[in-house]
Amino acid sequence: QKKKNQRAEITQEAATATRSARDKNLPNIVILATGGTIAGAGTSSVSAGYTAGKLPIEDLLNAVPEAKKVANLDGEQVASVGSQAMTDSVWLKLAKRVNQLLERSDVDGIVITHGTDTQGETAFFLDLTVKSNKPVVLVGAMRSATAISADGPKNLYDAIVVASNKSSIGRGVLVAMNEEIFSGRDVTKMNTTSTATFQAPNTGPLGYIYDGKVSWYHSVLRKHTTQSVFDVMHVDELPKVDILYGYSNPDPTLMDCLMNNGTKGIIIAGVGNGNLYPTVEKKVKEATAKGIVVVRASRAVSGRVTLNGETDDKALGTIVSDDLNPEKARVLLQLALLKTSNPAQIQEYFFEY
Ligand SMILES: NC(=O)C[C@H](N)C(=O)O
Repeated sequence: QKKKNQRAEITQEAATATRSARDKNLPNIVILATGGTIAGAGTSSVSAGYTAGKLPIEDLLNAVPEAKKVANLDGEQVASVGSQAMTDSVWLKLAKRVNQLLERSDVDGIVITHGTDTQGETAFFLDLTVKSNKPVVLVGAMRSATAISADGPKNLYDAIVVASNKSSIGRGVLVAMNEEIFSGRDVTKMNTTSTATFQAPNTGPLGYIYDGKVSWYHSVLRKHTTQSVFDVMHVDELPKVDILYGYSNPDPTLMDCLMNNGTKGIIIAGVGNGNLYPTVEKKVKEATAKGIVVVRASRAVSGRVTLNGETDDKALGTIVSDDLNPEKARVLLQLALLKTSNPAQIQEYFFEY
């Protein structure tokens, strides 16, 4: 029955899809649209106010007629949300659809239009769950489609260039924006409003897009896509993992709230090298004793969280996120918990992925 439903969903998507004329010399790229500011519309081209996820995929593609010279384009609307409203269920739907499409010999790559607020998390989720070497490129915009100097059309064109380029094969899931290409693992939103919002604080961009050409400078060494053990093709729900922010003089009872509400894993966005306030530390020990997996990450925007620095992980039963920020660590822990709740095994994942 589940399989049947999945198939029905896909036929429905195909019915709403757009399709450009075929040129057999061009690669075939499918655009999956999820909403975001790139599909945002406002009442004025000069005021800041707009609603994300308003315009359908057809409108986004119509704004870049040049893209049809780069690739044969098909479009599907997977969701229409601001990415602040992104859900596990859209992540799962995306991962399944991407995997189904990339299995086909007539699909060469995928571009996903997505809001920027949580794009880094979706990109990492797909980096760990897509089972193909073919390029998957996420893209967004910081100015709505109706704004003066909207950045969406240029970003979308560039993302299609990256997805169409054979040199993008095998690099994991990518984010292309503002003429830069990032690994989905490392990219994060660093500025609330700037068009140069995406950065990878620990690694920098992998490459650049300029004048319709792609140039690479770095490659990704951590496991992803075809080397990943995480498979969500038959998963309908992800384990509940929450993040607790660290600051001076926090209220430790926030930990009780998480422990009493079915949370299977907790990411602590600790201070410095993932350090914990003493009363929170006590609660963390209680949580790990109950079998909740607790990962120490950091609210600092760059660097690694290391085992047994100032914090005694052995005594607390905690593990560390390595150089993943709290929201990326949450993605990996959700996937890890599908396989095991053994902290030692999960720690290995955090050193591998
Ligand atoms: N620039 C953006 O896309 C922000 C928007 N709130 C979103 O994430 O959907």
